[in-house]
Amino acid sequence: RKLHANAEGDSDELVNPPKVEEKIGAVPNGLSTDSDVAKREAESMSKRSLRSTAEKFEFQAEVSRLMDIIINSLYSNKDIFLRELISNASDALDKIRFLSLTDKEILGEGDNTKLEIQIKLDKEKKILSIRDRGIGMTKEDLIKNLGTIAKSGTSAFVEKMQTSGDLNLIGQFGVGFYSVYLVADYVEVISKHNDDKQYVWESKADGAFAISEDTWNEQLGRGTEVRLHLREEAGEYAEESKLKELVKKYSEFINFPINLWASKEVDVEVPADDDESNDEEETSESSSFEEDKEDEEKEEDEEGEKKPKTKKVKETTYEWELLNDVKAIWLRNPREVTDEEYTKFYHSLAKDFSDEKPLAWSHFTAEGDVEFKAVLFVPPKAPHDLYESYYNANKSNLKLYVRRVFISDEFDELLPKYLNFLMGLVDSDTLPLNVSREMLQQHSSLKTIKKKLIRKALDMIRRIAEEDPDESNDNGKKDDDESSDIDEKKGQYAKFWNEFGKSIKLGIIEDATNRNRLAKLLRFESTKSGGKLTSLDQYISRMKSGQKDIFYITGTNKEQLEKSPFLERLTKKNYEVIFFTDPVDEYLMQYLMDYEDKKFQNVSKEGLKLGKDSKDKELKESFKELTKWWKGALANENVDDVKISNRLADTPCVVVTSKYGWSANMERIMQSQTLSDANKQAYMRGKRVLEINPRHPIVKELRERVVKDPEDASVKQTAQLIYQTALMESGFILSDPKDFASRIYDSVKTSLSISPDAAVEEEDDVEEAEPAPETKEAASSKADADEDFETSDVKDEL
Ligand SMILES: Nc1ncnc2c1ncn2[C@@H]1O[C@H](COP(=O)(O)OP(=O)(O)OP(=O)(O)O)[C@@H](O)[C@H]1O
Repeated sequence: RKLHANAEGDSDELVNPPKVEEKIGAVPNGLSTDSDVAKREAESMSKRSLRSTAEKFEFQAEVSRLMDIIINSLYSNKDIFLRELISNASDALDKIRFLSLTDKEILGEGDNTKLEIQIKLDKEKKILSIRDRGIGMTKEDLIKNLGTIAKSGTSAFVEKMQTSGDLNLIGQFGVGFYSVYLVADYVEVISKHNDDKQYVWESKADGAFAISEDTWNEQLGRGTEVRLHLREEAGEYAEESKLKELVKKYSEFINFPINLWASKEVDVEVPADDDESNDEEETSESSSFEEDKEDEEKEEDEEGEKKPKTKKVKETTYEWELLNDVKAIWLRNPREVTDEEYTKFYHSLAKDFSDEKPLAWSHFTAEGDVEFKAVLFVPPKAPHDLYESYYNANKSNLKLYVRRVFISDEFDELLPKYLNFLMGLVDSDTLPLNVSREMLQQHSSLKTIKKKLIRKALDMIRRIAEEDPDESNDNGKKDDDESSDIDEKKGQYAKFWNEFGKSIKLGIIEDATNRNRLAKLLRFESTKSGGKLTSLDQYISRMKSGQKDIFYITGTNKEQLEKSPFLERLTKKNYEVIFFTDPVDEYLMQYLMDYEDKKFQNVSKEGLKLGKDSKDKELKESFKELTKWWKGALANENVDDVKISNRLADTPCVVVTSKYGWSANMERIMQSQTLSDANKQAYMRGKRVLEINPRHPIVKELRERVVKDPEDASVKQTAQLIYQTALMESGFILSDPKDFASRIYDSVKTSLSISPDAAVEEEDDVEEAEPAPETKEAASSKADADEDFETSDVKDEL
């Protein structure tokens, strides 16, 4: 938001600037903006006041909070600012290089064509500058990118900071620039974009920033220079050695040369006057005989001609020193790249500078019609926003290069959404270089690349499991010398699963071609997993002989499911049942119909087969009267049938749903969705079947009573109560809890031998519920006064 505008040529792209009082700038207003004045001002900037002639803006509130946190942070690792700036510079260079593929002119000529990063120090003034010849920013870009438009990551990062205090993650939230305020209290960003003039952005992180047309600095040609006026306590960053160390540490995978304007002590020969040269000779005599001898030889060589005497003095000269060797790790032979190099490469790609290693990587070359090299990583942790707007966001983490030129990291076509958690890059020689991004997006090779990437990614994930000793059945039976490697791999798949399991499930839902491969990666707990994760293959290996189906149950948590009546007989008969407790599992199981020729059976739904019971027919016959009667009694309850159950042991009844309708758990999930459609709910709600346990005394007694007198009201009442209890125990939400409660109380009355008609005792001093006619007005005016409470409806009721 623009605060104040008084610069010449004030542009009108910012609509309705509110005229607010000047907030910043110690220098009085009204100075002209000619270059002399600007220059003078620039010189007096050591006073650290923003240029008075600039346009002033307020930071967006979240950005301001973020800056406050950074500037007051006690975080000790302040080094991170440099890697963030270099990373921004590199991004800007990537952008201009990409544009230059289709428009050569864009790079300009001379030095402008050099795609590099330069770092310069002014030790005296404690100014550190990082300059790039990247795309640069227009005035509007500066306003938007550096302060007025908060990115989605801003508030997420502020929140994260409040809990963890770990600033290291700043780059991952897309707000890395602001880390400059860890080391500087005043920052200038000078930028020149091809489409605009050169501008200076400046701020002291006090809630506001200023922008002026740059008429006093050296013209950049194109690109951006970030000038940090270092804080007193950040003096170490005014040391070349420190900067060299940091660039080596953090920026070794930057694909552009990083040059430091480095000082060098050199010996120079200068004419010496006689006295001094004598001194010199004396010292050299005493210090180095060899050197002296050489000098003599030299003089002899030159045929006795006496040269004017000179002396050597140390002088400081400056020259650009290249700090990185631009190496593309993916072009190297995988056998020659060390684990440590892959880890570092991952950290730089992911902007994740924690100590954690990636969970896995895959580096390969694809040959044939479409050639490409790729490196894929499974990060150790899911990013904070992985499943936020999953279906709308364009969030691929794969960088696409064509013949080593960075093209884009927003290429949706390379990986399906469910694999968006992978990091890495693809460099293809087959794709054309000089076409627009849109053309590239339609290139037929992309399909082949995608297919191969998915295969490789799934293989890589499978390997995490294969190498994890916790995953195999013969835990820890390996040689001693392998043990350290094994320790490292231990528990890795569970870690993967906790972070990215949902992605695998989404994959099963979305990717029919790879469904089986993905199903192999599925993990869950079950009645036999002993609190650990288990797989479908392991489940199958434990199946009972003759068992045809894979049994599962869905619900909110394992503890509840373990007690479910649906498991009673299955557990007794030693069948294993999978627990699915994530809401996404309900959707998952609509797509995962079978695995290795085994069908999935939800044990709370119709169709459960556990082998024939010889008494089945007999039981059915002997309970016929009861089931028929009960079906009739439940006619208004959306109950399709009443049947003899084959899944119960200790519970009298359960309510199961039809095979293709929603389970009770799904009904609950749908009801909790605010925007769910009530019509669809009614349509999708599974038909219910009440299943009764013919061996249970309650059911047996009920049969007796029904046979005796099908019209007995108390029997009807009891049957209804049993049904409602069964509904609840089967995971349904009761539509009329009040009705259920009053039935329970009636039954309690009976068991306490209280008369069904016993009334509740009246209170002695109950106030009149309805005010007497004459006090009605007074009552309503009292309600008027009660601000928190009043609504017209309530008033009406009063
Ligand atoms: N050197 C630069 N050249 C051109 N644009 C830049 C430069 N530095 C920053 N920007 C612009 O400012 C924006 C904000 O930078 P910031 O570092 O806060 O976030 P980011 O670069 O998007 O994410 P990250 O922190 O992960 O690098 C960038 O997206 C970019 O548009």
